[in-house]
Amino acid sequence: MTAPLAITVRGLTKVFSGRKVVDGFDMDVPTGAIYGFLGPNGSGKTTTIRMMCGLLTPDGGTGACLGHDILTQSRRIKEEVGYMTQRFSLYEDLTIRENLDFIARMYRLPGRRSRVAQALADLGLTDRASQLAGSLSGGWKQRLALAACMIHDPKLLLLDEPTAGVDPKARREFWDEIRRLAATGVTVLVSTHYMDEAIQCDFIAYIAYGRKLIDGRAQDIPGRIGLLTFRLSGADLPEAEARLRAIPGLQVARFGAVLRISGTDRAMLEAATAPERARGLTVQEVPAGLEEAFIYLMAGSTDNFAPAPP
Ligand SMILES: Nc1ncnc2c1ncn2[C@@H]1O[C@H](COP(=O)(O)OP(=O)(O)OP(=O)(O)O)[C@@H](O)[C@H]1O
Repeated sequence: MTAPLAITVRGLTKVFSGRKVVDGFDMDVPTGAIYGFLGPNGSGKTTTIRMMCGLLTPDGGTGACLGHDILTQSRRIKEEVGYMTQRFSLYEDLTIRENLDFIARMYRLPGRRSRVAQALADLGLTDRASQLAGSLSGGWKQRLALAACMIHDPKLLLLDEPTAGVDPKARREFWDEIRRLAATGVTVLVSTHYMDEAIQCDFIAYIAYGRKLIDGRAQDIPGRIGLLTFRLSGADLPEAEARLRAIPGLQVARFGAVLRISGTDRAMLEAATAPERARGLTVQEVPAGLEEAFIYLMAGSTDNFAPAPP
């Protein structure tokens, strides 16, 4: 049985100042999926996500989000969406409890006090509820922001580069929490430039110039791009690395005593590695990894603030 869809959209299009910034976008998002939107600056990720959730009216296209029509029922959708932006958007000069209480009031939540108490307990912040939000560390601020945008039990969570500027431990904990929410059926859309956020996603859509270039299960992406990876090991790796890095169109990554070189042209990879093989290095074809695929995608596109190609 296939999972029910949280979102399904067809042909979404948006024009700003006579320029098509999203062009004929189709997508199905399964309930409980973590869906990552990757792409260069200005490629249309945020605009697409906002249209998919009824937060912005498209100029063309149709769709449903959480069973509501994105064109006519955006108000219903908004009630079921939690939105966490990059910047900490709570009040630094209110306490942790006051911040949560304020948000709960805004949503006119019934049983406000107990909801706030529950959110504090879930966060492990009951003892520090009277501390000013501004005095929390970056990781704790982020947890508080997540608790605030989940206080009305939304079914859909939008995250915009959620772990930018957060240390690795807090980042891991944050993603553990997101996974826990997804397992309860919350659908999560993530817009990001960061590799370590992208690899947390179940599905990936890669967008450039307002068009979806590729989309699917994260583990299928390397194969879908047709990315090939050769692994090199042996003596004189730095010399091999310098030589291979000078070849345009090759992606070279060093992992300790191993070099991994990737590209989509087998003949080119073989020609590039032949001299290293002849020098006695071991050269082996291995499956391309997710990180390699993402680096490849990101490296292949320029900043989309530039005029779109014809
Ligand atoms: N309200 C608006 N009015 C006019 N142009 C806009 C508006 N919102 C976005 N744009 C333009 O649409 C294009 C797509 O923007 P969008 O924010 O969707 O891209 P993005 O991929 O999310 O970028 P980033 O990664 O930088 O957040 C950009 O060229 C942007 O300048």
